[in-house]
Amino acid sequence: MKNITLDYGKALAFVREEELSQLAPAVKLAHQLLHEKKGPGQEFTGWVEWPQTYDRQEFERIKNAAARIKEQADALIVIGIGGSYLGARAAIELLGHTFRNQLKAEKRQAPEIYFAGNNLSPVYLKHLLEVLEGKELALNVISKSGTTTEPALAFRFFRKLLERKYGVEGARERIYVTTDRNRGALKRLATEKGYETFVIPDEIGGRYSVLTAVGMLPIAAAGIDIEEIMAGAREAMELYANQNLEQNPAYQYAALRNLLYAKGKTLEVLVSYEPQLHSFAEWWKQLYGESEGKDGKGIFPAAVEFSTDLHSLGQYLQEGLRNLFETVLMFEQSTAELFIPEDPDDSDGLNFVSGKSLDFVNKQAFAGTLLAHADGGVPALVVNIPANNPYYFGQLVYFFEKACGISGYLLGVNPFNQPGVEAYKKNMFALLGKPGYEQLRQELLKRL
Ligand SMILES: O=P(O)(O)OC[C@H]1O[C@H](O)[C@H](O)[C@@H](O)[C@@H]1O
Repeated sequence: MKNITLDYGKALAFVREEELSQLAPAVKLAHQLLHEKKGPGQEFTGWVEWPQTYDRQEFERIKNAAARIKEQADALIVIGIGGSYLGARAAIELLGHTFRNQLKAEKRQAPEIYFAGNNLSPVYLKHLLEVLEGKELALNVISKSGTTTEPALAFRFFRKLLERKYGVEGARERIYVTTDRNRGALKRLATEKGYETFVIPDEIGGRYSVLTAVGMLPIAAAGIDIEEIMAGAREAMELYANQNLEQNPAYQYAALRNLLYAKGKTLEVLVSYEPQLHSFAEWWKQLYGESEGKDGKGIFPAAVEFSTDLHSLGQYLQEGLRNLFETVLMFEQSTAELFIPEDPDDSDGLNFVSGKSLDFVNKQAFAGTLLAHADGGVPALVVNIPANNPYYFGQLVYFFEKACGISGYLLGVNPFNQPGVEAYKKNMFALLGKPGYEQLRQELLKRL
């Protein structure tokens, strides 16, 4: 079976092979810190072995719950924010139909899926409630802390809706809770109400949790083969446990981005040529942004979709400030084959590509852009993915997680905490009048 590969040929005008080799000892040290659980944040490194150690019984329960959801519901509402929804959304969008919610139910063979609790917009919630009218519903609420405001608020709305629609008993059968084993308001509520619960392990932080019940339940409910995802992740776990930098593309990626960062490339743009990767990029942004952006350091993770954004941000990428590099996600094979029809009149002047597949044209856009951007002073790392399927999704997730842990250690930060996220929350609570925040409220009101 083929594996994911990393091509950094188009970065070699900016970093030399020797510079990469010189990082090998530092990478080895980072590897040891991570694997021996001796580095900063070591209590949150359970994801490293997870593809092998995950709870098989719970996994079966996830599959059963997913089967029940498919029977119960026309639509599944997935409530969560950050690490508690981005991974599931990434998988469902990448591995499913681009327009899955609009497909006929027989074709989809699984419920429509809607995400909630990832913003505070009343418009979003109102519109979602309108779309759900008349549909049979099930709900998966996901929160590790069990106290995050956005999902907790959304859950209050939807719990009431389900209780109105199905009664308290009926709602209980349609509400699935994924949270901490013991702690948090959500856990308490689930116990009190008797909801079926799934566990987010203590030793796995939100942004590294897609391969736990956090991602697996909604992904399975969407009709995606989660065994295959775990098989891909397991393979990746073996592949990327190799300490040897020359043989480990995940470690090369970690090392190269640190080398580029040291040369002033402080912004990394994740590039894709497949709209299905949109939410994957969102997942990746959280993974790297929260893991590395601290202590006044870190690469800013951004994302673009080509060729769409070549007609907007393309200008900046080609000729703007030279503080960026690109990481391109490329599927070797597209899941759809479409050939460009012949037109005898050639009135649109496109016969030079007739008979060619659209995927071929997309790949020429990729090749052309890669060269143009290299000429424009933008280094590129290319992550080649053999195919778009659950197996390689599992591999890709683990590739980026492993690289992120190593990259954070190379940068000299704790890649497993996110202390900075609390600042806005405190202010918001104070402004909302949450008990315990009275003094801060007074201070803030003076400043507004
Ligand atoms: O799963 P939860 O505890 O609700 O957290 C959801 C998200 O919100 C927080 O503010 C963190 O910054 C994220 O790392 C986390 O993934």
